[in-house]
Amino acid sequence: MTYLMKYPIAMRKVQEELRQKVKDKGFVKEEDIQQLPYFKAVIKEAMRLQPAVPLLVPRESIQKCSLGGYEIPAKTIIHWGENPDEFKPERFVGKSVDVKGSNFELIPFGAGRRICPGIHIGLATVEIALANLLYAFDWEMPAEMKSEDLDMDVLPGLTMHKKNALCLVAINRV
Ligand code: HEM
Repeated sequence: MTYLMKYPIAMRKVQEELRQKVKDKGFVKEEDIQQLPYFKAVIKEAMRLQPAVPLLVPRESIQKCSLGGYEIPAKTIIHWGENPDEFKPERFVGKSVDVKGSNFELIPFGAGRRICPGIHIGLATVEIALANLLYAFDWEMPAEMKSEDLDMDVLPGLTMHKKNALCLVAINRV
């Protein structure tokens, strides 16, 4: 949600897609989510930039090395992709990359025999909650808040938490 507030074009696109597909049904259901390629891409892009479990991705280089002609210092966190720090869901649209452990560039649930066993319930919960918030409400920052006040700071821990809560004004649309 924080990224969508920071990138209003992505917010507009994802809400348009949701409202066009779900129409006036009043609630986004799990089966609707499969018909929402841009929304799916938003989830992947958020998981690429801010994985919920910090130890796996992003990775940190353990020693100085050279990669594709670039010198990478030790202890550098690496985000991949074109304009890697930018929130750009389009990078996943029309691509077969998913989060289920077979595409190693995106493994927010891990991969292999220790892959998260809660992957399906975890993903469905995040998707249903976010989809309904975006479908049913428009979101604005409180009057005194500016775009540059939005921050991505996280608190370290077993899972990542936002350091500063995101407080927004919800405007009902259904
Ligand atoms: C969006 C939500 C979630 C994310 C991003 C997530 C992510 C992860 C990651 C990255 C791992 C480490 C995998 C590895 O070591 O390769 C993991 C492990 C695990 N997760 Fe999740 N998880 C989520 C939700 C859940 C839920 C809802 C449950 C339980 C209902 C769950 C249960 C577990 C368990 C038991 C492990 C340890 C598996 C093992 O070490 O064999 N997770 N999760």
